[in-house]
Amino acid sequence: MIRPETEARLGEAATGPLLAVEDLVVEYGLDQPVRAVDHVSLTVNRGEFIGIVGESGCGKSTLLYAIAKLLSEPARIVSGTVDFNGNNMVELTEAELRQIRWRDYSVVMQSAMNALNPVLSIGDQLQDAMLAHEKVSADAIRTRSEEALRLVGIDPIHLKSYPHQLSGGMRQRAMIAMALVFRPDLVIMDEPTSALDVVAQRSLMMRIKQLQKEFGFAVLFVTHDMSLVSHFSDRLAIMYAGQIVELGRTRDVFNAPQHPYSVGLLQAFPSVFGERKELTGIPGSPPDLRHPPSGCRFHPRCPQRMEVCDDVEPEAVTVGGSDLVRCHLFTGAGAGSR
Ligand SMILES: Nc1ncnc2c1ncn2[C@@H]1O[C@H](COP(=O)(O)OP(=O)(O)OP(=O)(O)O)[C@@H](O)[C@H]1O
Repeated sequence: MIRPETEARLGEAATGPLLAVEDLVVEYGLDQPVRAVDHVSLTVNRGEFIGIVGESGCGKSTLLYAIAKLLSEPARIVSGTVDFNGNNMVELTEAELRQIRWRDYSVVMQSAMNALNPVLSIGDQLQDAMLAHEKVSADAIRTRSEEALRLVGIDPIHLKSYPHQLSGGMRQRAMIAMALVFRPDLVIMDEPTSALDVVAQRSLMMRIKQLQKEFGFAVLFVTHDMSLVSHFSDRLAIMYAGQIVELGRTRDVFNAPQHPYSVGLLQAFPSVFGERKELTGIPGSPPDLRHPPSGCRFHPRCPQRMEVCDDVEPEAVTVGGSDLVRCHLFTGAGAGSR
């Protein structure tokens, strides 16, 4: 059942997206910089679940951490805006970010073991998170901490436990409890279930989805698991070499991928919706982002390469049901050049 305050929040959707990333560029280093995020634009609506997939090193995590403003040296945001709830995150100071991080948006990382403090009990960590934002009585802290653990299926007895005393699945759940304690509008998740076995992974994803429906928060979710995104995400962004090459409704992208890279990526996984077919990979490997190829980043590996692809970078265009596709097959620039 959706709570009234959630309904009210969802009702605001008409006023615009919750998160709007515009032309974001992120680089690592100054000499021969690695451009890990290259002119990425993306919107996330309230209550929406967006999956981000792509081969290792294509910039998925960098994009998430840039949005969350958690990048550290040598990474830097070179240009672009990240509008979240009316704030341009790129320009907020650390003190301003501390005000909204955890309360309005939160981040769940791949390994809770790295994110949780090993020398504090789960209860103490929840307490610290709450006290950082609000003056809360000891009783309220206890009640809210117990509720937070129950929400993610952990017995509140574990408020006394230290991270090493919990299983991997429980630690990830504890991380999610912490991420949800203030009922944020956006939860950013970087492969939160990848360290878990398949059964624990499914059960945690089901729980995240239930909580998302109940509280109405939006999710930005990076994963390598196509099966997970196919079941849980509303829209899917496919990244290649620092760029989003295709973005659309998950079902549309799975049923009719437009970009040749999306086609190759989906053919590398067993079909989730369609009939059984032989799996093929994508020949070659992703480019070195210090020296990306000219023109379309994917042209050296593309089975549908045209002359124009070697030199001219494709603009993002809307095709059919997709929100955007970055490929000359659809820009019109390649007409007659094959
Ligand atoms: N600290 C760093 N210094 C220099 N380059 C980096 C650094 N961290 C990441 N990169 C580069 O940035 C690019 C994007 O990395 P990122 O971790 O965002 O990719 P990813 O798609 O999340 O990969 P994975 O799926 O393996 O986690 C890669 O080419 C990587 O080599």
